[in-house]
Amino acid sequence: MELILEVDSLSYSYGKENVFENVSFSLRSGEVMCILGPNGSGKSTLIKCIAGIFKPATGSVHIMGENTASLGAGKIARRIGYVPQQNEVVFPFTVLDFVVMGRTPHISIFASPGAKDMKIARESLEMVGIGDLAERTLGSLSGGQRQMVLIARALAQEPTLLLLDEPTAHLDFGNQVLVLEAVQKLASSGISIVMNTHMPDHAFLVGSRAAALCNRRLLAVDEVAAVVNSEIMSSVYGVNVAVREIEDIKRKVCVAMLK
Ligand SMILES: Nc1ncnc2c1ncn2[C@@H]1O[C@H](COP(=O)(O)OP(=O)(O)OP(=O)(O)O)[C@@H](O)[C@H]1O
Repeated sequence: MELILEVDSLSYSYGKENVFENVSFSLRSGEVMCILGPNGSGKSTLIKCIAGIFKPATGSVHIMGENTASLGAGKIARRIGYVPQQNEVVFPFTVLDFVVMGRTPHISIFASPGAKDMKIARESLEMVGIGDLAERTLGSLSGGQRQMVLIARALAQEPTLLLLDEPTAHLDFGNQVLVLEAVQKLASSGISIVMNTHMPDHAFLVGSRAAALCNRRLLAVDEVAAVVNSEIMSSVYGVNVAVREIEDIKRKVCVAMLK
């Protein structure tokens, strides 16, 4: 599998203190890296550094062998799709018009989206299972549908790497599962994915690997089972966590042990 992303010795600071330092990991095509960590540990900041939105204080991010620091915004946008945490600001666009905006990095500055761009936008909606919403307005959608639209817009960029910042936040159980199924499907189509999540179980469900960001550093980056275990999860979240295997489906789950 081709090496897609190399994050090397990254640190970032908003002021005097580093939010995180010495963060390193790599990702191959079709792999999903789940980034775990408590509130405020720097997961969103890390994703923004990878997306080229923030300039790290030290270290480098290479995408397909090229340093993002020397790639222009357009080239980064043709390789990396970024889905920020969902906010409630909704523009009066149709879903299709909004998703076709993801084609911007592929369209010359004086041109309008062409037939090919519209086709890719529609295919992106189909990929996340919401082709039937194309003509709806964004304001008429549920939170789960809106999250899928945001992912579809990033897919319209035809990215090699997709960055998802807590894509299941605020979604009900069923919509969380739909998002995870979309993540799984996109990864099996060859897209590499870095996904921030508050749910360690997501790593068991869709992760190729996991990383735990805590106390300004990556505590662990490894296969999921080596990161999502009782010792590391209890230490990261400061509560008692057990990991159990469900025999009949051969899958591990995280269980909070209340005092
Ligand atoms: N624009 C900003 N200016 C100053 N400090 C910031 C800014 N954005 C975030 N921070 C601080 O940086 C730290 C990391 O924030 P970040 O949002 O990256 O964490 P997170 O792990 O994504 O949090 P959460 O899980 O709550 O979304 C926090 O202490 C936060 O208060």
